[in-house]
Amino acid sequence: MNRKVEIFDTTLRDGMQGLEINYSLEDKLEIASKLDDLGIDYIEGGFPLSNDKEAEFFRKIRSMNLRHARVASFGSTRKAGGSAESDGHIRALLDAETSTVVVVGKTWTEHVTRVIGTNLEENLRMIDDSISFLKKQGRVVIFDLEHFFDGWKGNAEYARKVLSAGMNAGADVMVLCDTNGGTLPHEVSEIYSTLKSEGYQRLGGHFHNDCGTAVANSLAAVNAGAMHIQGTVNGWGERCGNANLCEIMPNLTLKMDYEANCKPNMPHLTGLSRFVAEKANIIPDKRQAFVGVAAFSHKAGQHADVILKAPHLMEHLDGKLVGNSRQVLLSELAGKSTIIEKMRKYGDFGKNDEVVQVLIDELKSRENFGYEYEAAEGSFDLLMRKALGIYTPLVSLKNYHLESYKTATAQSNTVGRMFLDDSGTEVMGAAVGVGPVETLDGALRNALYPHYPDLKKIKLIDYRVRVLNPESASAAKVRVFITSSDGEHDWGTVGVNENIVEASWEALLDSFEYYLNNLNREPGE
Ligand SMILES: CC(=O)SCCNC(=O)CCNC(=O)[C@H](O)C(C)(C)COP(=O)(O)OP(=O)(O)OC[C@H]1O[C@@H](n2cnc3c(N)ncnc32)[C@H](O)[C@@H]1OP(=O)(O)O
Ligand SMILES: CC(=O)C(=O)O
Repeated sequence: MNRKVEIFDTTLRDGMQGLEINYSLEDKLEIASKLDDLGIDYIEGGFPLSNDKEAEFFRKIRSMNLRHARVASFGSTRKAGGSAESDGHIRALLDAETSTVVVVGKTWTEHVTRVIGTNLEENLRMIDDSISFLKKQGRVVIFDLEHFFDGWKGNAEYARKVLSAGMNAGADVMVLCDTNGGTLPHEVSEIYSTLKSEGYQRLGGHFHNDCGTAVANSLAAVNAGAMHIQGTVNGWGERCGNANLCEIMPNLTLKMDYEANCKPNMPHLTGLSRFVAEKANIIPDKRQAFVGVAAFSHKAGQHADVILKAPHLMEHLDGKLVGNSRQVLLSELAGKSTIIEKMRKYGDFGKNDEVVQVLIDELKSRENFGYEYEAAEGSFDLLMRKALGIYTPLVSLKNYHLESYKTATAQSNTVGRMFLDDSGTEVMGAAVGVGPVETLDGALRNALYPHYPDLKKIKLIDYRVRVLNPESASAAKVRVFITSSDGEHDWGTVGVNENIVEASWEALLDSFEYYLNNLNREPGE
């Protein structure tokens, strides 16, 4: 069995120092609860001296009965020339009433002289006083050595003295911080190995991502002896962010075989990532390793072929282990394996089946024309039904007529009506909407609701238009994507035409047909 590593989450402290990241007090409490569920060892809840919301978090979290995680409050060493007992930072840490406190201290000599404006000896006393005092108050003390790596490069002897000051004062973990994110993995390996060989123990790591190497640095630190690693969910934090725990945790536990308390809960990792994104009001990064929707999505035909034969030959890890799922994407780069995968719901087909050839030809020719089926599987489902001879049209259009009008004082409106043939019976629908697409949708629903009341459940939740050949100016071809939902499932459909209304009509009708077909009710029943 490999060594055990402590996971320290700073989503709620350093994470909040990131661009556009703001969590309300309620968000912070809910995120803390999810981090606890995942088996995170430490949750750094904030900087209690900073503002009331931060201090209030520590009051509220006390009644939450976390099952596993220790909550930590964060602050600086005491001020130069003062005493720990009377220092505001130290007082705020005690008032937070957390069993664990994090004290950040300076390691880089220039920071000591130019930023906190004191001498090197006094900085060591500030570290010693602050940590010793907090230890005497019965706290677990985590010592963050700010700018450790730059400090080491500038004056390794002084960096060693800072480390020793923390260790001798009784700090439980000495966290080497790459505060400006400028350190590279080979330097991390070298420095931790040197420190280990000199007998320094209880080392941790805190890396920022300014060189895009925060995760690699964290793994290198653990590999070279660190027993505690810090990061944030989704890697969001100051400037380019912190080391991403959604990458560190699965790498450590599932690929490097380290032990960590979060290990059994890795199947909840994708859920945690998306939960925090929701709270941050940030669209999750689709391409994020392990937890992004693209992480186990296969587009190239040859890759889909491997997935069909033996998924482990294509994927570095089974996505289910981190709560993610596999997708095979439709596109002009697909091969027959992709089609076979999509046709599974209709039976087992092979590469020699004619219908598979028909569909791959159809897919490629339509993608060439301007359709895109990757996000429009509803429309592709109808193509499969047509190829299999099990498609019945919902209705056929006789005509639609739309008229937009605007007066000098009122906003524009569109009135419309349409005539449809529903199994030999003429049906008519009419509507007024702000624009032509809303009116088309309204008139279609007006015509169909009496016979297909289930359609009332469908809501259009997204509508996107892309101009395909902008050089043709207003005569350009457009592609319309519609995403629809019945509250339980979402599906996408596509239409392409020189006329945006016609492209929208195609995507709209596909959406309704897909829904009725997939409720297992044939149109007209
Ligand atoms: C590497 C990190 O991420 S450290 C965490 C950084 N996080 C934050 O700064 C977020 C919360 N911060 C705040 O709310 C405010 O900055 C406060 C309340 C902490 C301080 O506010 P102010 O007193 O107005 O000071 P200001 O922010 O302008 O400057 C920072 C002060 O901390 C001092 N300081 C910085 N690091 C240390 C340290 N390790 N030990 C002691 N003092 C320190 C600086 O010398 C400066 O003091 P000065 O005003 O006497 O020159
Ligand atoms: C402590 C910390 O957040 C840093 O050094 O980046």
